[in-house]
Amino acid sequence: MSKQQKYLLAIDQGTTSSRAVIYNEKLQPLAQQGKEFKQHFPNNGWVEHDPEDIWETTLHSCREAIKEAEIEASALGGIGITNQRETTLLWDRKNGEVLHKAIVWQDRRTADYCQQLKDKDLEPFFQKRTGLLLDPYFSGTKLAWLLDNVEGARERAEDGELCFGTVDSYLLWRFTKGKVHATDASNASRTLMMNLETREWDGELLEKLNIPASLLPEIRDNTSDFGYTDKEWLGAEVPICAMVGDQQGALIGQACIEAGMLKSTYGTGCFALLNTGQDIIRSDNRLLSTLAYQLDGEAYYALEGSIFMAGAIIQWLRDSLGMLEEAAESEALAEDIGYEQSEIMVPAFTGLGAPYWDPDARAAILGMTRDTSREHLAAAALRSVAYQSLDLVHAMHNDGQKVEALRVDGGMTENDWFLQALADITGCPIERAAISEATSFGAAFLAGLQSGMFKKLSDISELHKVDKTFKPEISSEQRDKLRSVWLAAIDKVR
Ligand SMILES: Nc1ncnc2c1ncn2[C@@H]1O[C@H](COP(=O)(O)OP(=O)(O)O)[C@@H](O)[C@H]1O
Ligand SMILES: O=P(O)(O)OC[C@H](O)CO
Repeated sequence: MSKQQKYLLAIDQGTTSSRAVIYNEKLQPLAQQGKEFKQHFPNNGWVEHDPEDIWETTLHSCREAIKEAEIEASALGGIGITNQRETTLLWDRKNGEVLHKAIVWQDRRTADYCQQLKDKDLEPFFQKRTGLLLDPYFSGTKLAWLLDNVEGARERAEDGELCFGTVDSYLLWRFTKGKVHATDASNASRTLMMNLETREWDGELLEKLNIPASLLPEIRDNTSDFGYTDKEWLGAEVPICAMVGDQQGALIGQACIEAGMLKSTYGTGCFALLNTGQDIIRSDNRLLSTLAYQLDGEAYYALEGSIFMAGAIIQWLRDSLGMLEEAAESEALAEDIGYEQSEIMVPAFTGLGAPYWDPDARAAILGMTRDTSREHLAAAALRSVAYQSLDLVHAMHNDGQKVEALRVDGGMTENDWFLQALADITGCPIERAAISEATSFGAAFLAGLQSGMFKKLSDISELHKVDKTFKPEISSEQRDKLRSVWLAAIDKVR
């Protein structure tokens, strides 16, 4: 990296939008651009993205951010890519043509296939090898579905003509014009195909899922020389220095780099990751063991609780019920609704994630009366995210992990009322990060680590700042009472 190359570009390709942020050497954001794209729901429980939308919105955001920062792409010392995880793509190795829309992490189409594998008693095997469970959430069964349902795909895959990738790999392929087919260990750990201990593709897992190895990208460290963007895209060849799954990106962006530190990101879904250091902690409470980050070949792990609906519930109030113009209005609406409210929402719109893993559960609002108003529904919606977080904290406690505080980020954390409810209901102090984009902050930091702008992982601790802490204000008796009502509601939807 030359002296002139003093900026970093972080690309955050998320579920609902693609974003690009330019950072300076002190990791201060100089420019930020983003673009939403269409969600496709072609069937009950199916969610797809058009790969061209993923690419176009990403490229557009990068170009606009570079313009806004008033720099040339040649001044970029490196790019860090962070992305929605598990979302599955399949394309032609020669011409890059995609065979199908991307199957999104939220998509439930492989629920029956997962059940068939469970009926063969294979879940303990998958769990041991991958740290994951047999749920449609992960990429492996989505890829198997593509091979079985797209005409000719299996034959072409067996002939070595096709490439599989999660969004990181796909963007890398597009940016390098097909020169590099690689992924990073954090993204690979979400596929059901990577052995969590060796961090290599596992032949036995591939055999059980009937997936040809020739499809798979090379697995690398999170920081690596991933290749250069073709000049056509940004006007200069820029090195891609880091790739990381978005939740692992936020773990780094929140400086949770010591065992025992936890971050929880509230975007479309909510993902709580507890750093467990170099040990793989095996959950007895249906949490996931996953790769946190891999640097210089050394792996660090996390225990993860994944919730499928968080900010997406507020989107539902806004877009499907027309109850809000903007997500932010939910805060003023909920403001006067106390814990005596009788309404309780279980947001199992796409089944339930951790710790229930029930793809067939469906959402409900219980305890409504003639007095139930928009205000009550907004409060019940926001509190439902806090109750789901409480389930995760409990599961972590039961796995012997002490949760001292939650470092939070993501779109929903702009809502102070929600964060106070989160503190009350979980009983944990909630620390909101000063930068709302912890995900891209983490990706940019990793890119800076690879390009030499930063020296060591622990440099992130000095860069991370807390904006505000929310402390629990209700008694533990009241918390226990609220939890028992929540658990009764969960029982009703299962
Ligand atoms: N003030 C708010 N209160 C509650 N939810 C909000 C607020 N602002 C944004 N959200 C929710 O946060 C989500 C967007 O967060 P973001 O971190 O951008 O998500 P993603 O990375 O998954 O696309 C949306 O689902 C939106 O409904
Ligand atoms: O796009 P997000 O921020 O909702 O993140 C999605 C997760 O990576 C899914 O595992």
